[in-house]
Amino acid sequence: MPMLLEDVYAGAPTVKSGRHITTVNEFTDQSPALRPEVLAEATRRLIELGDFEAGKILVEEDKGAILGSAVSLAVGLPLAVARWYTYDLSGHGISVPVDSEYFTGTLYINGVEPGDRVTIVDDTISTGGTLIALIEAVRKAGARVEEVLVAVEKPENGGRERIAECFGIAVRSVIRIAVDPGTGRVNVLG
Ligand SMILES: O=P(O)(O)OC[C@H]1O[C@H](OP(=O)(O)OP(=O)(O)O)[C@H](O)[C@@H]1O
Ligand SMILES: Nc1ncnc2[nH]cnc12
Repeated sequence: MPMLLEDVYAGAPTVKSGRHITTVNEFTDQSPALRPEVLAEATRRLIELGDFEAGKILVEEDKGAILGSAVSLAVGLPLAVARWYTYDLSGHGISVPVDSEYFTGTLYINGVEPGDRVTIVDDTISTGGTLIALIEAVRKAGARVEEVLVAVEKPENGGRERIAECFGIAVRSVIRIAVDPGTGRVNVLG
């Protein structure tokens, strides 16, 4: 079976924004437009990593929500989305600070209730900042994180280690990549 996700990253251009180099690719940026077979493959491979004994999936907008929607449909679990803005409904929503590779700000989660068991899904883990914020938000909501599943991991930025240290959770990832700061090329790691 062809491994489309690896092909997407191996051929992806990169851009420099400030101190960071990021890939611009079909899977996370829809540039070029995301082929359904790429999303289907990423979804299938991510689902193979998970147990899905939780009752709900939580993602962060907007990149994670595309993958999260496909996973939600495939496994038949409801989808909660953390957003970068609040709905300002009194008594609703949990806010947490987030400090990620590219952004610092506040995330707001909705739709996670006390007692929920949650599978967190994201497209990418780099520093782990986004996932740390999501895990903290789930706990703040009185719910429990059962598993954390990501499609793409940038191991050099230590996200997995931070999450293991802070929460004792082992992140599961489909593929691992490194962006070479010299050439700007993406290496898909073995
Ligand atoms: O491990 P981290 O350092 O937190 O990086 C990973 C996060 O970065 C990307 O989101 P981005 O910041 O591009 O935001 P978006 O999904 O809201 O577009 C990606 O979707 C992850 O959520
Ligand atoms: N799409 C992406 N490519 C490379 N690094 C990232 N870090 C967060 N998102 C990323």
